[in-house]
Amino acid sequence: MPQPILTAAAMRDAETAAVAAGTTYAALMATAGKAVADTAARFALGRPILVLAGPGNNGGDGYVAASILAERGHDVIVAAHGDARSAEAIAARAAWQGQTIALADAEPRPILIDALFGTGLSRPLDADVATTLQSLVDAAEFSLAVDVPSGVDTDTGADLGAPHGLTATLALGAYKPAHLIEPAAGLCGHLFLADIGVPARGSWHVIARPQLVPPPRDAQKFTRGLVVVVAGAMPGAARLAARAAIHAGAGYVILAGADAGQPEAIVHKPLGDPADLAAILDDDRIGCVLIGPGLGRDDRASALLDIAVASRHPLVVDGDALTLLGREAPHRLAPRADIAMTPHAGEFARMFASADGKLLATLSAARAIDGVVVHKGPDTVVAAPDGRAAVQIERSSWLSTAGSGDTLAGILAARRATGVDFFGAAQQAVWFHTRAAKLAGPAFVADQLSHYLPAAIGECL
Ligand SMILES: NC(=O)C1=CN([C@@H]2O[C@H](COP(=O)(O)OP(=O)(O)OC[C@H]3O[C@@H](n4cnc5c(N)ncnc54)[C@H](O)[C@@H]3O)[C@@H](O)[C@H]2O)[C@@H](O)CC1
Ligand SMILES: [K+]
Repeated sequence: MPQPILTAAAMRDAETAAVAAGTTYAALMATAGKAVADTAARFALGRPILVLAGPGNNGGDGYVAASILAERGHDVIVAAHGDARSAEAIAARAAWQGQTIALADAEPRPILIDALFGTGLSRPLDADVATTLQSLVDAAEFSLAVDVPSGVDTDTGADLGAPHGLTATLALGAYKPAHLIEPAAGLCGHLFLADIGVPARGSWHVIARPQLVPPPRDAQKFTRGLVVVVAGAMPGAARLAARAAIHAGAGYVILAGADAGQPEAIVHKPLGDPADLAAILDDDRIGCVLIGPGLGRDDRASALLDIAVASRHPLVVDGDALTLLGREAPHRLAPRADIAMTPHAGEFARMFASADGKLLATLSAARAIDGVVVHKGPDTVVAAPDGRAAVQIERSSWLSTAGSGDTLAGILAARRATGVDFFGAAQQAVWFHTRAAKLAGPAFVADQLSHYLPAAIGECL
């Protein structure tokens, strides 16, 4: 099972269910605090520890961790902020027998545990708290956030005054959107996940390594998946997409409107009049059509888009086609079923509102087009119209290079053509894309990415 992603409210519900099933909040906090202590101890190597403990249960976890670390012989001071409020946090604070100072009086120590605020943060950090926290993080040699960095919005990933430069974050019980969605994800540092004995389930999860099987014994090129990539004003982008498609497991790739060059296996079909596309698409063997990379934004491009949308095949809409659709996307795509789109942030903003953070905005876009939306970025979100979502956890910042998106669109078309539904195909595509980037090494050119796709696929068989 892929790791679930829970909102703050869903995590509270999961905890409530665990308590109803027989555990107690105090036991959960004891488990969470021990996980924090174990992680901090791994990196402390005997150096003095400062625990910042806030007023809520996040602070409670901090007090529990402080007590465990002190019992194990570590030199620990707690800097408290606000009075403990919940019964468990009050008990955890009362059980702490070491030195407690006010946050404002805290001096830097090499090991810092940030347990000021967790999923209960309800407004931006006060400026003085944010400044103190940042200076303590800056001065520490190792800093660990408990559950989430203090000062991020758990559900949207917005930065509400969190420190920059934390070494690590220990997610408790389950990942939250803030661990995966920018800018909060970038503030977490290394991400660890602690099992605190709370069964977590939901319709959102992180993108996991795909599990594939080789083509069946009786496979032939058309049953493996026939992809048609539509080229336009800048055929290089469509070439990249077609090459990605044929390296990502499609059995047959047609590039309509441009010569692919290499590899020769890609079949070139000329497109004189846009109506030629309708003739090419009149083929029941087609498993997926991709339109958009380098399509252009003129009347011819718009006519090609209309023909692709009117076709009966699964359709990936990317690049210029998204800009052509703009705010009309839900309306123009309304006649379609079986569709996916792959916008980057700019294209997304031209089509949809972006309130409520990337995850919720992408889910609402998926509902609006009744299709799968792959909202690209370092924190790629894949959303389905039925409310399922999957978020990228593996990263490669080298993917920020020209042609990278065209490659992703080609991989997606290939995976859909192999028979996987768009929600699954999109997760596979995002995983293969990042994995190929890692295999390609630093500073690759997008043209090279495709060559690493077979190896990435090989890791999933
Ligand atoms: N609920 C549970 O059973 C468990 C919760 N756990 C921990 O509990 C955390 C959530 O605890 P809470 O819901 O108590 O929330 P927090 O510990 O995040 O803190 C909420 C408290 O801070 C106050 N507050 C919110 N924003 C503030 C701001 N900007 N400035 C000043 N005060 C502010 C709130 O009024 C509230 O009193 C999790 O992140 C996790 O660390 C763990 O102990 C595991 C068990
Ligand atoms: K925290």
